[in-house]
Amino acid sequence: MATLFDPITIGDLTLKNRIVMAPLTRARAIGGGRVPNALMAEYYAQRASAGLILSEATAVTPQGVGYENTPGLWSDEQVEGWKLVTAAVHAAGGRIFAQLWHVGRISDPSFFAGEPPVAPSAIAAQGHVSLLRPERPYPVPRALETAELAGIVAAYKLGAENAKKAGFDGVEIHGANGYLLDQFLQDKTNQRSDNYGGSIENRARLMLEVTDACIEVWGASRVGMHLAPRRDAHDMGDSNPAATFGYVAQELGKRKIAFICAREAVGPDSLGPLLKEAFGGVYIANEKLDKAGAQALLDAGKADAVAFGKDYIANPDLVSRLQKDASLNPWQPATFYGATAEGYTDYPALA
Ligand SMILES: C=C(C(=O)O)c1ccccc1
Repeated sequence: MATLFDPITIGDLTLKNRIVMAPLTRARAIGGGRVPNALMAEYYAQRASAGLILSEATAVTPQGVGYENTPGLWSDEQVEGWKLVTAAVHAAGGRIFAQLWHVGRISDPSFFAGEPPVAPSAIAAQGHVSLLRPERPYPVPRALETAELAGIVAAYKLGAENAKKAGFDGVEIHGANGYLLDQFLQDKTNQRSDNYGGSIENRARLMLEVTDACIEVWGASRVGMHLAPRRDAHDMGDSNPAATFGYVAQELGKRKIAFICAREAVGPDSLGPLLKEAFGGVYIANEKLDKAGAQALLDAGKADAVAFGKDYIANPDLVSRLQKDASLNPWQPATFYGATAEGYTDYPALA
């Protein structure tokens, strides 16, 4: 039975262990232009002992931005910034995929000169844009025209091409957590009447067109997908999640992409096993797990690798600590999102 510390082949890559650094928004691409910097390179390199790093969510177009100081991957300057990160991670022996992102309706007109954000339908999310102060409710988004969707796919393709130029080892498509592709997928947020709305096949169309575009750039073995079948973020919902997410997993399995990563592996009504079986490929569980819980998922065949989030924020040497059953640094929420090294690159490694 594989342990967390055993290698695993994902696509055409053999990863040194099954411990993945989950995508973690940290809002340190400061200074305007959403360009990664040397501090970010240091942060990621500190965590290069992970079998695979999934980068923080990174917008593929200015239209896909929803938070201050989160990075982009649409400009040459951003590519140059990400080269610092990938070079540092590779020099430290790590592997890193870029998570390609478009927030859709989870944004604010202040990012678009007063214009509303875009979405599949003009349905506002309940709640407010996190990290923006003063807090203000999500606006009613503008429903994208059918003719605009090819441009969305092209933006993801450019992001995938720029990720390759920047030295990443692959891309993960952010299809989760109530962002644009998830908004198209689930019927609470997608009430379109064109061939991107209505049936499950139609609602999954944009996600799969983006997947195909990324496969054109990278080959299927370097493309992953992040999914959120639990529907617990940003006011999401679907009338038949098992059918909806089962269809997506099956289609991704037909494409033989490298992995699916999802927060859906534990709990009595978890869709994780259904997803994993329908997909047939490597399934990375992204849960609030400790070492025992993560190993138990591997032992039960419910996951092939496990992604750690907040524990990776606070423990750059998480792999070593888990291996030694050493204590973990507690995380400091007050510095999760900020501009400085405090709570970012200053968490101590084991002596
Ligand atoms: C990209 C995010 C996600 O996937 O939830 C995110 C964005 C802002 C804060 C926390 C998380």
